[in-house]
Formats: sequence, C-alpha cells, structure tokens
Amino acid sequence: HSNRVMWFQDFFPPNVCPINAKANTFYGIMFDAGSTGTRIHIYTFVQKSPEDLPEVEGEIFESVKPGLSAYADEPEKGAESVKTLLDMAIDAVPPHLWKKTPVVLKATAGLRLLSEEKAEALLSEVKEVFEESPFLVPEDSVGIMDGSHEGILAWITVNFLTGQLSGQNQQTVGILDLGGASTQITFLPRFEETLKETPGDFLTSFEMFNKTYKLYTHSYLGFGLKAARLATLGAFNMEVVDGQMFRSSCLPKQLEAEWHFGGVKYRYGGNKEGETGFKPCYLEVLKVVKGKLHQPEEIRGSSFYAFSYYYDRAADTNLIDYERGGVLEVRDFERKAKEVCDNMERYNSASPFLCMDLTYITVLLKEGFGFRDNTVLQLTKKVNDIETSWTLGATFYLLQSLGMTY
Ligand SMILES: O=c1[nH]cnc2c1ncn2[C@@H]1O[C@H](COP(=O)(O)OP(=O)(O)O)[C@@H](O)[C@H]1O
Ligand SMILES: [Ca+2]
Repeated sequence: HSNRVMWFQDFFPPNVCPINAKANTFYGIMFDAGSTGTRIHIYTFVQKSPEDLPEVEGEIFESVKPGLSAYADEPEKGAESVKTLLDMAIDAVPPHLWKKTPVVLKATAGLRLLSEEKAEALLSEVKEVFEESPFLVPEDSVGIMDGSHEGILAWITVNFLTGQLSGQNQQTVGILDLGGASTQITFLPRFEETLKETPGDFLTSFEMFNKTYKLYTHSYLGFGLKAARLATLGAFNMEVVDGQMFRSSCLPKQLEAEWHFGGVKYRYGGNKEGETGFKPCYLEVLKVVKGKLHQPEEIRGSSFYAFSYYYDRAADTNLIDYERGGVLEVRDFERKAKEVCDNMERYNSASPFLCMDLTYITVLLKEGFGFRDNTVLQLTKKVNDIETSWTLGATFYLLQSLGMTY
C-alpha cells in the first residue's frame, strides 16, 4: 500500500496539504433505521498515516422516534424524519467536504418484518432525500442490512473502540445486542470444537483493516425485546381481530391498555383473575425461547459486552449507572426480575412491561444462549465517548469499499 495517495491530496494543492494538519480529516454519515427509531451518526475521522488505523475524532449523534417501519403506509412521512436528521449533517460537515462525505442508511429488523413492497416504498423515498442532498451517495446507499452484518459490524465497533483490532495481543470480546425486533450474538471462536459444532450459516468470514476474522454470528428475527413482548402475549405475527385482548401473567393484574408496534395496534392486559408474578411469567416467556436458539458451548464461561435494551433495562432498574454503565452477572437480571415481578404494583408506574422485559432478558441469556448464572456482562453504551453501535463498523466498511481508508 505504500504508493497509495491519500484520497484528499488530489483536491488540495500540495503546498497547502500538510499531512499532519486538518487536511487528513474526513467524515462519514451513517443512518441506523432501527425498529424503534431512526438515528444519525456523523463521524469525524483522522488518518495520520496509511499504516495506522483511522482514528475516530468525534461523533455527532441524534435520533427520532418512531422508526421507519411505523410509516409503512405513509412512506413520504418516513423519509421526512430522515431529512430532519440529515439537515444536521449540513451544519456538522464543512461545505468543501460535502461532496466527499458518503451518506448511507441501513435498516434492520423493523423493515425486515414488513412486506417487501412497503419496505421498498420507504427506502426509495429515503433514497430521494439523499439524492437531493449535497453529500456523496454511493450505490446501495439505502437498504436493509443483512442480519449477519449487523452482528459483525457491532463486533468491529466494540473491538475497535477497545483497541483489540490493532497491535499484536488481540483479545477480542463477544457482543450481545438486543434491539426491538431482533437480537444478535457475535464472537470470535477460540476453540476448534466450536467451529465443528456450529451450523455453517452461523459462521461468517469478514475482512477488515487487512485482517480476516471468522466470526460466530447470528441475528434472531422476532427475538428483539418488543417482538418478544408480542410473542409472550401470543400476538406476534397474528392477524389481530378488532378489540381482541392479549393477557399475560407478566403484567400488572388490573392493567388494560393499547400498544402500537410496526403500524399495528394491540390491546393487552394483566391476568385479572389468574396468576401473576415471576414464576408464571418465567414459564410463559420460556415457551417463546426454549429450543429456538443455538447454544455454543464456548460462551458459557466467557464474558460479553452487552448494550441496547440490555443496557436500557439494567439502567432503568439501577443495576448500572445510566451514564457510566457497569459490570453485571446474568443472575443480577434474574434477581431484579423476581423483585419487580413479585412486586408489580410498586413498579408499574415506570413501565407496565418492566417485569416481562427483565424476565425475557433472563430467559434469553440463560435458556436461549445457555449462559451461566455467573457469566459476566460488561454493559457499555459508549467507549471513549463513541456509541457502541454497528454504525461505526458499517462506516469503516463503507470507507474501505470507497477506497477512503485502508
Ligand atoms: O447508537 C446507539 N447506541 C446505543 N444504543 C442504541 C443506539 N441506537 C439504538 N440503540 C438502542 O437500540 C435499542 C432499540 O433497538 P432498535 O430500534 O435498533 O431495534 P432493531 O435493532 O431490532 O431494529 C434501544 O435499546 C436503543 O437504546
Ligand atoms: Ca438496533
């Protein structure tokens, strides 16, 4: 690579292109169209020399709710929510770099669950918004991301930010992402046995920063926290009959309410007459999870980074500090689930789903992935002030494919 010209050199005269000054700063804009919200990440990078990995100098982050899938029947409105966020990038990126700054939107599980027609309508409206912007719009700039990429790119992000992708002694960490509609698990297998025991479609080779990683990764569609709520209520993927009521022992007894997800309205409530509390709730949730997930032996003893709803629910219940995150064991989620579910009346002010959510997280970790009670989870929202989201990995991948980094 030694002869490669840094990409910016051809539009600065050589005498004003000081390699160590701001000229080697570049930007990337990545949209995360998640099932519960749309987010923009505007990254600033500095590449000090072609031999080093680029450095992330900063990130501007903003989000809107609901997610694109909530606009399934009014795609222009969905695209408008993207436009609002993109306008921020106009202010954040210096005008002379607009044309060199790529903008991409990747949608995840919310759009995977829509019909192809509705998803396509939304994406093509978004594409129009991009094309009217002053930024670089690569081919395939708007689309639905592959589930395996979602896990891999989050793994790249976390391991890049924790310094595991540079230098010699790489001790990579596995990651757990719990979204609204899907959940991902990704790690670098250490044992030959794991590779042998794992179904082929759970293993993906991936090249990043001149290295190839063979990762274990899988995205379980329908196993995100909100999809799991519907599954527990027996309402996931159901034709909802008008006025139909879904009940669960994981909800406060007297509760009756309505909930919108993926453009559908659901009525739900507690077990007015029957049982409520941790035990019956656990059994109810277990039906949703049991036997549905692959359990790699190797992960039982190792520690994982966890974020998204793992983080949010741990922070909501003071298991970790909302700003700083923290370290937990799987059994801490179970302890908290018991506490909340067996005292539901005391907790229902925050969210009526708190008991169900904590129980689902417990069941997913223990009975789904097969983690032990004492498996350690590092709950992290940010590392060095950068969000632990697949979006950073996706931006690296994008810059690499455009020849802007090595
Ligand atoms: O940039 C981020 N950093 C950390 N967490 C994020 C970020 N963006 C979204 N999340 C988390 O993702 C979860 C919502 O999942 P999402 O809406 O992405 O569903 P999906 O992944 O199933 O499509 C929430 O817990 C939210 O806090
Ligand atoms: Ca997500």
